[in-house]
Amino acid sequence: MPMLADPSIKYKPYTPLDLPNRQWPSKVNRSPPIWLSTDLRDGNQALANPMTVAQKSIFFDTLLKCGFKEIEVAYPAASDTDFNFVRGLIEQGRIPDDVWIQVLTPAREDLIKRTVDAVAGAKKAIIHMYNACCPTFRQVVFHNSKEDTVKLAVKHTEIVRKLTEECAAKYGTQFRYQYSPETFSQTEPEFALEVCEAVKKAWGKAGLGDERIIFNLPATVEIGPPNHYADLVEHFCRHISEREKIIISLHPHNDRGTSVAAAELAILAGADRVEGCLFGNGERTGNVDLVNLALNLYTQGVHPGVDFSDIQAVIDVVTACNDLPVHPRHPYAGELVFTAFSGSHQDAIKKGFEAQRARHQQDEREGRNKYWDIPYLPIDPADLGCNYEAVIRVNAQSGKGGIAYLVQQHLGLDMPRKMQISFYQVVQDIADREAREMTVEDITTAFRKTYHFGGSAYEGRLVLKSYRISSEPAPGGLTDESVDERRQFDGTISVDGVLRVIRGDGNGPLSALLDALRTHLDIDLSVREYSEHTIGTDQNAKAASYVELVPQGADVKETRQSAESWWGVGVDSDIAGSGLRAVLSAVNSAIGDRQLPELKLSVGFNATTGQADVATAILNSLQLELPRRLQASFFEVVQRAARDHGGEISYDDLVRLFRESYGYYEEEGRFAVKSFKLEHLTDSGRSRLSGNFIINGKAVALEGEGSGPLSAAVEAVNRGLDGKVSIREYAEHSIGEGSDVKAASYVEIAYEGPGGSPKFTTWGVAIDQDITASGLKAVLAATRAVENADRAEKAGHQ
Ligand SMILES: CC(=O)SCCNC(=O)CCNC(=O)[C@H](O)C(C)(C)COP(=O)(O)OP(=O)(O)OC[C@H]1O[C@@H](n2cnc3c(N)ncnc32)[C@H](O)[C@@H]1OP(=O)(O)O
Ligand SMILES: CC(C)C(=O)C(=O)O
Repeated sequence: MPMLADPSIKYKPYTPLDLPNRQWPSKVNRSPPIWLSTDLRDGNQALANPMTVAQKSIFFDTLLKCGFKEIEVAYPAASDTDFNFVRGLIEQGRIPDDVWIQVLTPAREDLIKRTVDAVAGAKKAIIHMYNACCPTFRQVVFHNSKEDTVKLAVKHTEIVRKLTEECAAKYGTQFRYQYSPETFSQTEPEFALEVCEAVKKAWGKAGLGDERIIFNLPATVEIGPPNHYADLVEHFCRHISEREKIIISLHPHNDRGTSVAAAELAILAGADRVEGCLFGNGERTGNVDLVNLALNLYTQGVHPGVDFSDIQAVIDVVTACNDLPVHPRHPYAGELVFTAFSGSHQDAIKKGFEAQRARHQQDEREGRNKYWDIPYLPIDPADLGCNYEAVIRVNAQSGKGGIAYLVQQHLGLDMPRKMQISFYQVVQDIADREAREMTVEDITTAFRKTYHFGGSAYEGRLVLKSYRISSEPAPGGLTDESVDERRQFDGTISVDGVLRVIRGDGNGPLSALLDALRTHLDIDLSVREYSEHTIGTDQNAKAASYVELVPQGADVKETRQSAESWWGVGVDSDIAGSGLRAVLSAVNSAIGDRQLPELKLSVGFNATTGQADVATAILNSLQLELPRRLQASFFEVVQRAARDHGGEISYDDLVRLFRESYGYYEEEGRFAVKSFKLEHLTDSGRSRLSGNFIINGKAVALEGEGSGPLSAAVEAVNRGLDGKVSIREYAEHSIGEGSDVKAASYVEIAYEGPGGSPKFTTWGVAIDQDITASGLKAVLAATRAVENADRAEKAGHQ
């Protein structure tokens, strides 16, 4: 059947009330009403499978936990389940002293009796009686005149009075009486007043405070707009006699979907109390939603007197007991209500959080309230025990702001705007391709993969293993200190799994690295944009750097604007380290799977990059990361050897040459520490070293003093020499990981003969599990050339 072209032939509109000078429209509510939860009665009676006693019990405890002080627990005459549930609460002492339980009964003597019996012995009970008063019910259901309707209410009020007085006398129960002119909002306003006046008179003992009679004015069926309900309530409040002896209660249903508005307006109209259900369960479209009403008040800065700070726990109980879901869009409680999928919402929320953080810091300093003001979020999800995880969710409708927000929340990285745009494209492509929501996991994984960020699983082809940044004055020497220094990058990177020693110069660490990549790997890029921020505070703070690289040739302005670019990110405890990592992150994207120049061992006289290639060969064969000056020194040795062999030297010969040149033998043999003792001399603060060593295959006992173990070893060596050795440079690093870790030490010593013969320097290299032993061994290895020189010098003098 089609909808009617003219529905007025079928449906009658509500009859507006002529209420001159109505007051409620200009009122503002700043205090919570009395709340009554009718979940266990009106909510329960609307369920296909009413709750079991066990479910009602859990629900009851949840209501107590939320802070409800008035709870309609049952329609005891309806079933043994309901009756027994009430008895159980009372007999097991489960009702706190400050809580009123309420029970509903129709205006029938036998059922009233059963109802009063149900609450006998409770501390505090409200007997709630109802009969419908509107014309349709009078005519159709009860076949009653107005007079009969009043009589029915009066007669049964008297019965309630008699039975409750007997019960109070016998069991000490404190009773209150609530009367509902059911279908109030469809009842003639004057007649509703007439029935209630008659009921009040029949009850005969309405007083102040706890003696007040409760007139509950239900919109049993919501038949008009909320302003109409407010008019009816204001009319009732204005005209009922002895207003101070009455609690006016609301009981809105939600047939038109405006029960919350109706309750809010009717509170402005003078009501004191609201009956409803959590999340709006109840007959048909439900009772008014108490959570919604309470949190509406909360967001106006008024504490509602009930607590939903763990709203999920409440949802869990309510959905389990009602066997009904809470709609994902349900105000405050739905799974999606703190979630923005759309780009412009996400952007505004992200900006809102950033601005609020700054505003709150200022408020804190200036002692002001830290007001919540976030676009699209009327309440702080945290106040309901929710986190911000769901605030932004990403699909094909999302924008860069939301994606950047999630990266910021989950990885602590605050991408620069242009990088956000770039990463947005990555996520958008996946979302479009897969036509589904992108989870936080999807996004963070895409981020890690795109930028080779966050651990070995995401490493790119180039990985920074170690580096050193040093500075030296610029050639030509500008005088201004801030500009006259160049930076050198010396580092080890893994290239497709092979370690390479690379080095480069630039006016900063990043350009020095880029220079090294250009020289050694033909990667020719330059920085277009760079930014950084800290992550965390105090000693745990880290630096995050973001870099945009463009092809080196693209340095004319227009070309640079349009050139293809690659973004990278790096995090490190050191700001230079984070920048270098960011460069490599971007470089990894830039090179894709392009072939990189392989390591060539070319050590001829004219090789421009030979020094690093030689160092790379030693690194890959011996795991030794030679200090830069040792690289230079060894390169000279290699060049001499290569010249003697027709300009070429094999890989194996190179390694052999290294061992012989620096006394480096992993196995015990030519240089060894057999035993040593290191004493700290408390008087002088110096160290004394004594021990048995093997130098160049000979057992030697040495003893000496110095500021530390190495200088003590040098002093010990000097005791046997006419000349003098001194340490010029020392470096060390670890090799391996965990319990297999070893120390590698590099010592450069200078020797000066007794007769002022030219000084020469020489290196020693050693490894050991013990860092001190490795340093000592390196000193001994370095002195191997000294003994002969000293002897020759001595002979020359004699
Ligand atoms: C708007 C509301 O939510 S009101 C509360 C509604 N909740 C419930 O009905 C749940 C519990 N109800 C029940 O278990 C049963 O209906 C009972 C036990 C109360 C009564 O059961 P029954 O005696 O079988 O009657 P039934 O369920 O058919 O109820 C209709 C009868 O009650 C009468 N009636 C309806 N409301 C009232 C009332 N408030 N006061 C007195 N009689 C009433 C009807 O006129 C009808 O009477 P009739 O049989 O003489 O025509
Ligand atoms: C008993 C009354 C208050 C009722 O539940 C209603 O009118 O909806």
